[in-house]
Amino acid sequence: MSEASVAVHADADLLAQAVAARLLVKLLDAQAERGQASVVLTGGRIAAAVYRAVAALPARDAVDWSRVDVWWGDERFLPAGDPDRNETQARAALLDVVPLDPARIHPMPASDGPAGDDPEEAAARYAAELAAAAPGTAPLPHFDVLMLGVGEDGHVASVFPEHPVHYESRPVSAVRGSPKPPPVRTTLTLPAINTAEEVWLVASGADKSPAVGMALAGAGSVQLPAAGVQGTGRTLWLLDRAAAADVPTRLRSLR
Ligand SMILES: O=C(O)[C@H](O)[C@@H](O)[C@H](O)[C@H](O)COP(=O)(O)O
Repeated sequence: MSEASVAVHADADLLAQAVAARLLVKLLDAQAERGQASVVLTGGRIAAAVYRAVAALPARDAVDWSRVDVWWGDERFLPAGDPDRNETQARAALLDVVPLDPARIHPMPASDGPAGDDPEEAAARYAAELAAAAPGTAPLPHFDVLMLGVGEDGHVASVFPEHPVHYESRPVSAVRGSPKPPPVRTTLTLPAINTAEEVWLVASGADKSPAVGMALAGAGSVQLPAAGVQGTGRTLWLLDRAAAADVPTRLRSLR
């Protein structure tokens, strides 16, 4: 279990640049330590800004991208190439720009793929792909860093408050009736997210501040998925000032 740290940046732009720089350092450290690195991506506006910022950093070339595994924490269950898929967004912003090994890019299944239009089947296939990359009989590979956005309602990945997926214990779940469109999704569940070495919750904007404040104060721990997230080594909240407005000053450990 890890204590959460909070870093506050002036605005969304600087936040994205700071997270991008951190991500490069984390990937470099993991490669120095383990010979390879793995990152779990998410969707949303701030995540896309981070991916663009990584692509724009000259230091990106210091990473050996051919030894980086890319996984997704959640996906909108749509046809391949749909602009609303998290995969499409990440590919356009970063994955198509850096020299990754295509075999190490692990998108969640699309609704027109071999899994067909059944999100439960898609979730089962992704669970199998994760297990195949895991050591021994473990269900999940090592994740060096797992990035999350935060919803106004405190959701992370596609784990929504008061939705059955919030209480799901299998590593990967289908989600129907998502309050955030599109309604059908697949997601890593909280127990799977919490196996990552580092979990980064990235949030920008005033509309996020109540959920962020509640999650960090522990007040919303039962209702808010964001409050139930922690990395095995580190849990890091990366915020802009507007999203941090309700975070008690004593918790702002990093700047
Ligand atoms: O696919 C998605 O929609 C997500 O993975 C979701 O969890 C997202 O990260 C948050 O809703 C924050 O999104 P914004 O940064 O756009 O507010």
